[in-house]
Amino acid sequence: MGEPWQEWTVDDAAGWVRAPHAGDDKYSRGVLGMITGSPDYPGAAVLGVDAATRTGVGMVRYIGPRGVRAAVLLRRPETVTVSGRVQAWLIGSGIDPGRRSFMLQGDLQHALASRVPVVLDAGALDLVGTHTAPTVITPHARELANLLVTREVEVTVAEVRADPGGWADRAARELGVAVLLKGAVTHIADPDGDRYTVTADTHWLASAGTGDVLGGILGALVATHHEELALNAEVLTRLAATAAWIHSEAARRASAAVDGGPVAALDIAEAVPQVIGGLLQR
Ligand SMILES: NC(=O)C1=CN([C@@H]2O[C@H](COP(=O)(O)OP(=O)(O)OC[C@H]3O[C@@H](n4cnc5c(N)ncnc54)[C@H](O)[C@@H]3O)[C@@H](O)[C@H]2O)[C@@H](O)CC1
Ligand SMILES: Nc1ncnc2c1ncn2[C@@H]1O[C@H](COP(=O)(O)OP(=O)(O)O)[C@@H](O)[C@H]1O
Repeated sequence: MGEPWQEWTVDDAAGWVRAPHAGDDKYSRGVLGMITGSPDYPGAAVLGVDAATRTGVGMVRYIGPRGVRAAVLLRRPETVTVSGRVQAWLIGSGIDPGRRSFMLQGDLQHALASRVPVVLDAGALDLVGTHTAPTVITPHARELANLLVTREVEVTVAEVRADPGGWADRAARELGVAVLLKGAVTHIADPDGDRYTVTADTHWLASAGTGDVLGGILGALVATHHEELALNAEVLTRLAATAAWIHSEAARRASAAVDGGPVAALDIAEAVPQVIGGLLQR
């Protein structure tokens, strides 16, 4: 039996954000490599890069098709678009798993061979188990059901929705990775039985692209904690819970700023620095 589900709190999250110190440089703070977006979904790359940058990473290296690179650079000119050393990868948001180009497949192989921690989202979820690096996957209910079916676990989307905690837990054990199952309540589980929930403060979050923003926040947290992760891969679960908490709080603040009105994915990314600032002050 695993631990009972624990709701991740502001105090929990505060322990997992770090400010740079005098001895830091952009490399020591963490470099996040991102293989996201595609000609069909360039926005997913823009949203993820924007969110990662605003979470406070040393550098984002974006690897992707020329047109998507241009869109990313228009929004975030500080992004580096040449290959090089990275300390964590975020892979898959805005990628269609059925339409991976030869070049993309090469980039994926290179990334997964590097053994640094990996966040697998959306169109890269099928790659779970093809590498040995510490991994967290970030599916929604349909993606988790699909993934489990390909691993010969019979389950429907309705069943995952009816028992998200049970299925997040089962998936973590079956797949041997940390699982962040998205929803109004996000469930985070790992194979060792750690289990956390983050209950969203606003349901305006249920809109296109907010998951891509979450991926960017999580990727940045993983990159900035690369040293701790090298010593203890279990930290990944707590970083995932922290990312979900920051995401929920950023959405709450963005909505509060418009009197409880709607928020779009980019509004959430824009609210992230204030959330991080608040956590650092605790
Ligand atoms: N601006 C952009 O470029 C955006 C790109 N996106 C990317 O678009 C790709 C496809 O993502 P989608 O998940 O929308 O599409 P999918 O093709 O995975 O899912 C579409 C189907 O899944 C169902 N579904 C979607 N979310 C579900 C949930 N939470 N629970 C149960 N069923 C659900 C829908 O009813 C629909 O029938 C991903 O790579 C994603 O990263 C999206 O994030 C939207 C924004
Ligand atoms: N009803 C809801 N209330 C609050 N948050 C939700 C709700 N539905 C989804 N979310 C959150 O919104 C985000 C949606 O992500 P995802 O399904 O990947 O969408 P997309 O692919 O469009 O980015 C997740 O963080 C999820 O936890």
